[in-house]
Amino acid sequence: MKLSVCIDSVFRELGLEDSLRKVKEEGFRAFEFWGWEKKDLGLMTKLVQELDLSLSAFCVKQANLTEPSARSAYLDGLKETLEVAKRLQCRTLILTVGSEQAGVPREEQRRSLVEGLRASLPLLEGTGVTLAVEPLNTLIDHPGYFLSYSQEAWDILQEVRHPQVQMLFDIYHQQITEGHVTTNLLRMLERVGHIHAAGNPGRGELGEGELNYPYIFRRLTEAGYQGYVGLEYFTAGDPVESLQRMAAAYSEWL
Ligand SMILES: O=C(O)C(=O)CO
Repeated sequence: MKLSVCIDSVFRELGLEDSLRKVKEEGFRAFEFWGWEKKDLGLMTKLVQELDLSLSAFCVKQANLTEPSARSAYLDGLKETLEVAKRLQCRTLILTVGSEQAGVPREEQRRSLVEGLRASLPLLEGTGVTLAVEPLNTLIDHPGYFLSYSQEAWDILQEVRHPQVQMLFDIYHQQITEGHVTTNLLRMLERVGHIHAAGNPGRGELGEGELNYPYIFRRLTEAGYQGYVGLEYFTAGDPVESLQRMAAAYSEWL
């Protein structure tokens, strides 16, 4: 397993260039970010080459897969995002599925989501890019979001059954939603395409709060997880000092 730094959460006040230079200076080899629409992609491409960094993941254009009428907008956004992924040589796209529709049976929304994922397959095939479908917590950060339990995400992925559609297991979100994070994560590992990490409560740096990350990372390593764990946390302090603490505490996984 390898760490990646989410520049949009860790560096809230720093521009793209400074953020990427700090990621490199503090010893990390990979980074990720959220939306691509407002990023300077030319500058990012140049810096990725100059600094020899890997881009581990970024988000598909926001869409609502729970609504059949929104599907073509989702697929158009996916097409555009795949072009960006090719340009930046990124192999994982984070997919948030949208909100629960009031007054529509949950089963219908779930069907729309499964169909939307199936409709993504012709676009994904041959690209080498994996979609990582992300359950989020609805208790604190994302009230009204459709998908929160990892088991439900797993069941949906089992229906889609394609190696390029996987789960993003966010340890912070899943600790809030369901707990048992190590057990669930290891049980679902064969369908986990990306992982996010933050302290809980508070979504601060790793080591703050109740989650024992050295233990979780050791278990992931023993289980042979080869993918990225994105540091997707917020810090009220100096982000560079915070990253230095992360690099020192988890040097084995830089
Ligand atoms: O929006 C969030 O909270 C996320 O975790 C995105 O990856």
